[in-house]
Amino acid sequence: MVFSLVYLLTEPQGYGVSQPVSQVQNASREDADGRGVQGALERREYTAARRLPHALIIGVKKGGTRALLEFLRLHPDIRALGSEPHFFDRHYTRGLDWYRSMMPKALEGQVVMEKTPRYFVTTDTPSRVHAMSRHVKLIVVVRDPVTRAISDYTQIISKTPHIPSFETLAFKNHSTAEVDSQWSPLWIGLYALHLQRWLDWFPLEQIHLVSGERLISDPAGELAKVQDFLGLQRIVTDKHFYFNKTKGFPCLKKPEGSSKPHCLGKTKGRTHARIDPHVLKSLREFYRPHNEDFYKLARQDFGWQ
Ligand SMILES: Nc1ncnc2c1ncn2[C@@H]1O[C@H](COP(=O)(O)OS(=O)(=O)O)[C@@H](OP(=O)(O)O)[C@H]1O
Repeated sequence: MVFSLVYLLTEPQGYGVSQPVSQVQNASREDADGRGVQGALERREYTAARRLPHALIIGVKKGGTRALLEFLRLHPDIRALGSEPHFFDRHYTRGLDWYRSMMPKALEGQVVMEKTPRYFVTTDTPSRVHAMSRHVKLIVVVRDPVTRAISDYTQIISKTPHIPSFETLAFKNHSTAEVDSQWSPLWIGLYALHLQRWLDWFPLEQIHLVSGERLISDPAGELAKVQDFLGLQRIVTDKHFYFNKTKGFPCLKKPEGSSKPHCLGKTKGRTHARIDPHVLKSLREFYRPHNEDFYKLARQDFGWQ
């Protein structure tokens, strides 16, 4: 819908581009109503073009990144790529023109986004993202690393059913309960380690951390903070969500381009593998100091026990 309109735009602002579409739409309406906006605005015609992203959801895997992206897509000032392009971690040699060609078309003033959760944990990604733009806004959805690891394992086992048990993979030595922190589902949860690599390139103010737990218990509250961080009007609000008891998660009343309610697919919100309480206790002890380091770096406490 937005692409067919001629917008009345002011001088560039925000992302070094133009006025957000939502504000411009309001301005156009006021103008049509004859309330004198026209004199204050410069008339220009803009066409949609593919642009490099202004914001990235960089992680974490199984944190709730798909839910966040789908919720943000309701915003008229956001244009988001549906799939994960894996540009900075896998396809970097294809170059920025290839990356740009993957993006949805956007008007000036719209925020272009993509999500690839692996970016958060891949060593070369922060410097590569910085080389693309040192102003890019970064979003990380974090979730209790123990629950995240079980979610990760549940996904792995759904694709490769005959792998060893969670317990076997999580410990180097069962009798001493020595944790194998190199095992990917556990290593991804060492958030302080990964965040520090991003902080070597970007200030904390440019990295917004979303609580994966609150994204489920209060999606509108988390979305309000993300919209503020992106410099957008709070358009996605509690009016957009309902709690689906069968799914056990918040779902959208009316997703983009549809009038029917919509929940995320069955790969989101899987029943987790059952893990022995002693194993959970060992893992919580293992993560405690790492979580404390992460809270210090992030300057906020996520309350994981
Ligand atoms: N609204 C809503 N609906 C469904 N699922 C939700 C929602 N909000 C957050 N989540 C949680 O998202 C978890 C999957 O995270 P990701 O989307 O980041 O996974 S992935 O890395 O892209 O595979 C997924 O993890 P599991 O529950 O372990 O499947 C969910 O807990």
